[in-house]
Amino acid sequence: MLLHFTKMHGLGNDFMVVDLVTQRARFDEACIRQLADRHFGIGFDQLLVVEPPRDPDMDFRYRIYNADGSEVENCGNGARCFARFVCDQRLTHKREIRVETQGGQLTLVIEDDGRVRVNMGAPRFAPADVPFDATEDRPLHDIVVDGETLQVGVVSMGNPHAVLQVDDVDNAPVETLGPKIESHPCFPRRVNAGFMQVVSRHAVRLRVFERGAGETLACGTGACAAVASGIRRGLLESPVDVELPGGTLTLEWAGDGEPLFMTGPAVRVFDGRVPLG
Ligand SMILES: N[C@H](CCC[C@H](N)C(=O)O)C(=O)O
Repeated sequence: MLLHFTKMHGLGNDFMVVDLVTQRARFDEACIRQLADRHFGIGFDQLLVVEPPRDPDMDFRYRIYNADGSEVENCGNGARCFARFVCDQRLTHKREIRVETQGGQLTLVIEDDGRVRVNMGAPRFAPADVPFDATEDRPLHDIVVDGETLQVGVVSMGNPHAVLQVDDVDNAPVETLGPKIESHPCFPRRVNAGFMQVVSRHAVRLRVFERGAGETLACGTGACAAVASGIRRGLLESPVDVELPGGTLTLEWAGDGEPLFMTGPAVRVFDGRVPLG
């Protein structure tokens, strides 16, 4: 069968988006890895699969798979691209869209300027919610990597994040330290590793070595985790501009227990068809 798909990106974090409302297909881990391959496949950081909702109060369900084939709970840049996709495909006429993901429920608003504003829900810090092997919630936790003790902010945006503050993201050891944090034994489901440089109380620079995808040009949930950790540590004040290699997101958070809002672009690159099965 030929599967129709759309290639999209959010600040260079790129996606293959598939509508399984009007199509039928099944993806196993090996198939996703092959499709994700940037030489032998289509190439993407994540696969986004749009399905009818299971909860009647939701408009859609969307499932997220990393390039390594692992299914994950949330994807901030993907949520914006999902909203643009269902609107462009005429799967909905709404401009406020409620969607269920493995990590919870999101509300997305397509703004007049084409950007998408996402209610990402409330960041969570309890180790059990991340999950992270620790007994209590702290602004910073120690983890030991190659004999060196690192202090990281640990945050769940539905998916797990470790945020390491650095002096200069351009010189941060993302390629070498990123994978070691990603697979650190303290994170039983692995973790996304963020490297955050504080520029001012309302601006940070960020690079993210993503769980299951490696370093990406942008990570929406990573930006949320970095800002939540920074505000909690008294380093930042809402709103915060997060400059990622692929561009800038604006985030707003009123503090513990409150939802975090992310606003940014979503871009269609091309439509395609791929033989499957
Ligand atoms: N790699 C992430 C999923 C994609 C998140 C990222 N692309 C975003 O925009 O939030 C994880 O394994 O939790």
